[in-house]
Amino acid sequence: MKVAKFGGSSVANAEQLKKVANIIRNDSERKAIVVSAPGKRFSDDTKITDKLIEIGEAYVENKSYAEPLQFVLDRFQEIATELNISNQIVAEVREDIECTLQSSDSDALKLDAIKAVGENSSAKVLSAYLQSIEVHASYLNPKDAGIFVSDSPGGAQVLDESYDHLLKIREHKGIVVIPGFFGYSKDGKLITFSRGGSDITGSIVAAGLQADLYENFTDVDSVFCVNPTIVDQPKEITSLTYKEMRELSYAGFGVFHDEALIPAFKADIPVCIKNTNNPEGMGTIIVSQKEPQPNPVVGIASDTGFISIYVSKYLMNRELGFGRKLLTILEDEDISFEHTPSGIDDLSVIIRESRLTKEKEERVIARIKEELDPDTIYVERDLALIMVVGEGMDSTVGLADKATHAFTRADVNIEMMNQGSSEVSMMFGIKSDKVDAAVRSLYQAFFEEN
Ligand SMILES: Nc1ncnc2c1ncn2[C@@H]1O[C@H](COP(=O)(O)OP(=O)(O)O)[C@@H](O)[C@H]1O
Ligand SMILES: N[C@@H](CC(=O)OP(=O)(O)O)C(=O)O
Repeated sequence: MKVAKFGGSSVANAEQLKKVANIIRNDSERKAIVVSAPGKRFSDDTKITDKLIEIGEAYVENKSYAEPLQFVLDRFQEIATELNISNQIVAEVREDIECTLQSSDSDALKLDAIKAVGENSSAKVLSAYLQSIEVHASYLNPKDAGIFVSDSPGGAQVLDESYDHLLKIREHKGIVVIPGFFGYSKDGKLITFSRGGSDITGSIVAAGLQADLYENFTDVDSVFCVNPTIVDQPKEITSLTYKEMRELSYAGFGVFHDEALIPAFKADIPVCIKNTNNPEGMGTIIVSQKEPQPNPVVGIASDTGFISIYVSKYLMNRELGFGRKLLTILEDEDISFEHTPSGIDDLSVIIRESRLTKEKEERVIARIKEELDPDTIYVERDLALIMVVGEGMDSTVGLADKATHAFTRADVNIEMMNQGSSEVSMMFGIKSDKVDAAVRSLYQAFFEEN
């Protein structure tokens, strides 16, 4: 039994949805289908989810949301017409949106419910289309599927009891089509996962059904060893371990949500990334263990938008509790951190810029000054992190040397370096404007000069 998730690019229009239906029809093992909201049809198109967010935000700010609403309705109308299914769906989308906006829920809950309209409608469209071509399929709402999550809008975490509920889907007749990206809190409120979260739903459903395989269909033939928008036609990765993929997706491989690996990993279900436009291709398989590879490095991921809070104080190493106190100040402000490279008398905390508002930054800096009395404190902006990842790295000599040569060749200054304790990764912090040049040079060093 397989669970297949189709991302936004796979359900972006009628043509793509027909490919999806063919894939479903071609393998009777595909029991549960998870779908995203219609995504981009071309590079500067807009995702339905982004338009839904515009609607929600305009409503909250008392502005007109007529334009984004019309955009969403037109997209579903076009899809319904081209698939030759009832355009009842368009009326339902409008009603879903209007009912949500008029509800007495908080703005955060309203925004989550609006965001979810894309996935919900997409699942209804696909199941109606499958039925129209005589495939035995039905739409299943996450509440009826039993996907229960924490009460944290925009950042849901699945509750363990969901897995027992989901197991019952095995007894459903025919194929079930479940919208991705959201679940329900115990008091019945719709809560979404973080952006890109349909991958998470797919993994949860696969774990719940105790599937043999979780297939994640997207618009590329495989996971590449670097982001294909930075390096043209990079090498494909045929197999990866969960650990490697988690590090790579966390560090910027947008092809698969980093939180989506955990449910599949815990249930030991292999994950296969495949292309809706080329379903016969091998794709990339993610498993718990793989054969040792000649190249110890499997991929290089990068992401921008980080800042570093640098703190130094003479004899910091002797001051018991310095690090704890610093991190407590961040915790009090509800700021999570990514890394903490340290020296004898200094410590940096790397944070995603999006987590630190101007007001929070001022409070944090003032408290560090007052409570920790540092010699120096400053905030460095526009940082990018690059992660070089591979299970074989712990037993290979000279990798850091190779990496630093690559940075030198690209004329990129390394602001910080950190070898993950697991030795599955090496992290480098550099200025954001140099990130593409650095990644290209690292790609050359690790994948072209071997
Ligand atoms: N290392 C990588 N390998 C493959 N694709 C990547 C990688 N890094 C970033 N991507 C991007 O991820 C995209 C697919 O993810 P996404 O847009 O979320 O797809 P979907 O619409 O199927 O959810 C690809 O089109 C590609 O540009
Ligand atoms: N539609 C949601 C969830 C999702 O997973 O989308 P996609 O499969 O297009 O990444 C988003 O845009 O965040």
